[in-house]
Amino acid sequence: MSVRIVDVCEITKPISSPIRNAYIDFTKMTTSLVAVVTDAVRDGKRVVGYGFNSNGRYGQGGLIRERFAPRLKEADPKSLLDASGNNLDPDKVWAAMMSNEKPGGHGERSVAVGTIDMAVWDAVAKIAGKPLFRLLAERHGRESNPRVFVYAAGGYYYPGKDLAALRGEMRAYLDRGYDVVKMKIGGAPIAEDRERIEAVLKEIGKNAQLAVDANGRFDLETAIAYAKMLREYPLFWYEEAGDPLDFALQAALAEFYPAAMATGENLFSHQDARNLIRYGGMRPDRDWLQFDCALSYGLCEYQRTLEVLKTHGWSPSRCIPHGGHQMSLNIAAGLGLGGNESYPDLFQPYGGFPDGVRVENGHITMPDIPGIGFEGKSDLYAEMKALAA
Ligand SMILES: O=C([O-])CC(=O)C(=O)O
Ligand SMILES: [Mg+2]
Repeated sequence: MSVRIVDVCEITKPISSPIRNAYIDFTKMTTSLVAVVTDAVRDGKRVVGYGFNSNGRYGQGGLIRERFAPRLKEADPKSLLDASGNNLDPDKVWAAMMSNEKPGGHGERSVAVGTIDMAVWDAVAKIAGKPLFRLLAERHGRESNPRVFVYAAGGYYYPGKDLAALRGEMRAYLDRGYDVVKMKIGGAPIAEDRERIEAVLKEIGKNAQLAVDANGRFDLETAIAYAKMLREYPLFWYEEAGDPLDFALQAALAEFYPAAMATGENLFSHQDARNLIRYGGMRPDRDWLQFDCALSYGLCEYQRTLEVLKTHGWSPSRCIPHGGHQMSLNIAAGLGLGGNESYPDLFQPYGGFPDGVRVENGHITMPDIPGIGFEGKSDLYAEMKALAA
C-alpha cells in the first residue's frame, strides 16, 4: 500500500493582537495554516497532516501556492516514499519542495517550507500510528521523555498596561503552574524597564525565575548598558539583545554579561545556526538556543541543526525553541531538548497544549495522541478540520 500526497491546502489566518515587543506590534500578524492531504486511511479516516507557522513571521500563502505545494503535487508519488513504500519519507518530501532553490537567502522561503514540513511529519506519525515524539525517539535510537519543561512567555508592552497589570499577568502564569516567566524589554527607556523588571521579580518571589527578551532591538552600546543593569538581577536569561545576525555583538556581550543569554529564533537554517555557534561566542555550559523549526525549514532541517550543534560540543538540552507550538514539544520529548516556550494567553488557538494537559512545576506531560497531537486540542482542530479533513 503506497501513500500519496493528494493535496496541499493553505489558508492565511489572523493571530493579531495589540501587543508590542521592542521591534514590532502584532496588530496585523497572520499565520499560514496548511493541510497535507494523503490517500492513506487510518481508523477509517483519511490521514491529513497539519501545520502552521509561528508568530513573528507572517502567513506564507503566496510562496506555498506558487512554488512549494505545486512541487509536491507534481512529484512522482513513489519518489516521496520511504524504503518500506508504506509511508512518506519526510526528507524526500523536503528535497522535492527545495528542488530548483538556490542556497542562502533563508528568510525568503524557510517559513513556507517549515510549515508544510510540520504537516508532513504530522501525517507520517499518524500513518505510523504513533505520537511524533515516540516516532522521533525510535528513529534516533533514544528514549523519549514525555515530561517537558515549559515557560510562560508574555510581558509585552500593551496600550495602558501599568506595573500592576504586568504583575497580575505574571502572577496568573505562576497560578497556572509555570515557574519561569518571560517579559519584553527594550521597548521603553532603560529606567522604566528596570522598574518593570523589579516589579515582576517582587511579584514572582524566590520560587520562580524571570527571562527578558529585547527582540534584537539594541546596538552594541545599548546592549552593554542593559547587560550592566540586568546582571544585578538573578535572571533566567537575557534574550536577543542585538540583531540576530550580528554575531560580533553577541560575542562581545559575554564580557559584560556572565549569566545565561539566549538567541536564535530569527536564524532560519542550519548554516545560520552554525555561524552563530562559530562566531557568536555562545557558551554551551549556560546559554540557550531558540531555533524554531516552524520558521526554519521544519524538522528535517532542525535535525541537521542538532547535528551541527553536536559536532560543536552542544547538547540538545541547551535548546528551548521559540514559538510555543506542539511540534517543538514533540521534538523536545523525542530528542531531548531543554524544553519549549509557551504563550498562555496569546496566539490562540495555535499555541498551547492538548485539552486537559496541565502545567505542573513548570512541566507538562505529553499525551499519547498519534501525530503531533493537534486532534487533542479542540479549538485548534476545529480550524484544521475546516481547511481539510
Ligand atoms: O515577540 C515576539 O516576536 C516573540 C518572541 O520574541 C519570543 O517569543 O521570544
Ligand atoms: Mg524572543
